[in-house]
Amino acid sequence: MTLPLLAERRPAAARHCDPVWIGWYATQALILELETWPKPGLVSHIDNGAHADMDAELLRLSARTLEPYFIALAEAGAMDADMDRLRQIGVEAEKAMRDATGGVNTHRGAIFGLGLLAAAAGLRATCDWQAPLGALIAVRWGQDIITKAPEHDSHGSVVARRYHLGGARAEAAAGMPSVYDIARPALVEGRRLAAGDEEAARVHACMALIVAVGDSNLLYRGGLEGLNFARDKARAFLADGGVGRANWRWDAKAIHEAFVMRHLSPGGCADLLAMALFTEVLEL
Ligand SMILES: CC(C)(COP(=O)(O)OP(=O)(O)OC[C@H]1O[C@@H](n2cnc3c(N)ncnc32)[C@H](O)[C@@H]1O)[C@@H](O)C(=O)NCCC(=O)NCCS
Ligand SMILES: Nc1ncnc2c1ncn2[C@@H]1O[C@H](COP(=O)(O)OP(=O)(O)OP(=O)(O)O)[C@@H](O)[C@H]1O
Repeated sequence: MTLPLLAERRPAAARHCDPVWIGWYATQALILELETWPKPGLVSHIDNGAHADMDAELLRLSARTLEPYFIALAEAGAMDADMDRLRQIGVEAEKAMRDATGGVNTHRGAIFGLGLLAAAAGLRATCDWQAPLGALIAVRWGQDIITKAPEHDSHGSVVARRYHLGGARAEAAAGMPSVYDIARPALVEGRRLAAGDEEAARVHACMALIVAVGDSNLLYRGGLEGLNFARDKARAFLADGGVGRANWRWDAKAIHEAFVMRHLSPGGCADLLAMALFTEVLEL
């Protein structure tokens, strides 16, 4: 299933206001991200990348488990819920994910980012909001995302303190700039370069995100050296023509293998790719 086909089958803008459809499409965006290869270090339908504890089957199970929570977040958004309520649903979704996967962190970052976008899509249906969903997140919940963040010692908060990075929260509070300024233009560029090949466009966008994002997963696993290695590889891929070259898939595969060798995985970039795919359709 490809994105343009889905967009063509969408009969009316009314769907974009329906929490059930919003939640369903959030899960579809996760599946599309999964079915993209080669994404450096990440899990796909082809292999497990740099992850010993996950595979495509587990990520599909996780994505399906999350669908009712994305629906609940869209419904909460439609009722103009505050950040405390969204966080409560998000925490329940994280618990359901861990119960379904035997404790594996398959989609924690994705629950947060896609969950906020689903809530914004629900809210947009009740007000006359014409601007991007990311901007609605920033306006409605941005301040509380930063000021009411719970204290904890997650991998993300450890590296955020060490490297002075904002991670997923700063990205969301700023209106998801990596989705709108990096991934969306790169998807368009990838389609142009690869003559409409959707998977190639997703790989192109993933590489562009790796260059631009301070991904806390890369930092946690590889430190600054790992982050810089990842950025240099992705930057070189794009500078060489990205998915516009006939042999792009071999080069992307070599980069994927280099990440796996170093145990590097840009999980935040995978989340942002799924968010970009979600907003492309929801903002049509
Ligand atoms: C904010 C979250 C992601 C906690 O995160 P943490 O402190 O670990 O932060 P961090 O940003 O580093 O990483 C978490 C995950 O986000 C992704 N990520 C990493 N870096 C980035 C980045 N620069 N930009 C976006 N996403 C990123 C990765 O998948 C990573 O595993 C979230 O789990 C949380 O607070 N959950 C509580 C529920 C909630 O508030 N939900 C909101 C409504 S759904
Ligand atoms: N296709 C994918 N492959 C791997 N990670 C993904 C993928 N899609 C999204 N992610 C994100 O990556 C994060 C998982 O990364 P990772 O396993 O490195 O985190 P961790 O559990 O904190 O660390 P570790 O596995 O090193 O203990 C999830 O929060 C998830 O949202």
